[in-house]
Amino acid sequence: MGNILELKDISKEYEGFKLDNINITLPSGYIMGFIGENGAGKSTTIKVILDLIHKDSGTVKILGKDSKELKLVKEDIGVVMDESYLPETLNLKEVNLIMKNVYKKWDKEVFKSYIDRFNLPNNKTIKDYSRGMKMKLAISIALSHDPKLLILDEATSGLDPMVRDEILDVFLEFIRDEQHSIFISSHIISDLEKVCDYITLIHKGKIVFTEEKDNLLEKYGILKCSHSEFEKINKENVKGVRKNQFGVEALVLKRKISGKYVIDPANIEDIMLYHIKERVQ
Ligand SMILES: Nc1ncnc2c1ncn2[C@@H]1O[C@H](COP(=O)(O)OP(=O)(O)OP(=O)(O)O)[C@@H](O)[C@H]1O
Repeated sequence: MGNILELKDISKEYEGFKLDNINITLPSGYIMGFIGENGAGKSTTIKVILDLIHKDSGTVKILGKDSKELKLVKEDIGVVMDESYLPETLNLKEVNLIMKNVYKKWDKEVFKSYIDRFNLPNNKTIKDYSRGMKMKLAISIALSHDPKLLILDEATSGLDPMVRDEILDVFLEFIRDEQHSIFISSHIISDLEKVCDYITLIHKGKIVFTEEKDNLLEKYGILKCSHSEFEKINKENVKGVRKNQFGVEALVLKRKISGKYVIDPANIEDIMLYHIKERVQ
């Protein structure tokens, strides 16, 4: 099994912000969630991957090809960004005609099947679509030219839970044959927790962790104890702390904590928040 996406030592500097030595590897057949606070560097990383902005250093490989050869794999990448890039005056028939000329492997039957599945109206132009419909259209287009890798930047934000669930199902079907992969950034961490195999956290332009989701869930827990009990804990096993007048809650490496402590399961959102909080302190 090869890697579909490899980022090695990527750096990119803007005034007041640096994407700092980013290393990410996504094997074929998996979904990676890319998480981090506003301004952490998610979109900048995605733009570097897609060669939409110039990087200062490092290499990006998609299906084994670097940015100089990106043209060779362009057809193999489906992209969905937050903003729609389609002219608003188009209807679905016109979208199909345009995409037929853009992508060699454009499959109008597959496109039609997604349009039907998502109930997108044929008789309206895109400007009369709701936000959810526009996003479903963008995803339908991205999936209708037989891509190997789907890259989504905040593609499900602003959509209701039913629509998001429908889209998550489509993602899971897409990767089922183990030949397809997805790299997705989102602030809706619970969605990512449902479908992702790997989670990468970026904070202030640096990767905090890039790891299998199940490892993260297995490794961390939330310890709840009194201030005096907390004093006895080895702080090497503590990744973030919240203290108040009643006691302490901390993200801990749960297997390393011995003694009679209450340790609740941590979800990916907890793990992200505690990691970032510790770095802010
Ligand atoms: N063209 C640009 N020129 C200067 N600074 C930029 C440019 N594009 C992005 N930045 C800066 O880079 C930083 C990272 O922005 P980026 O859009 O990558 O964050 P993000 O993690 O995608 O955030 P969000 O979750 O809010 O979308 C921010 O400080 C932003 O102001």
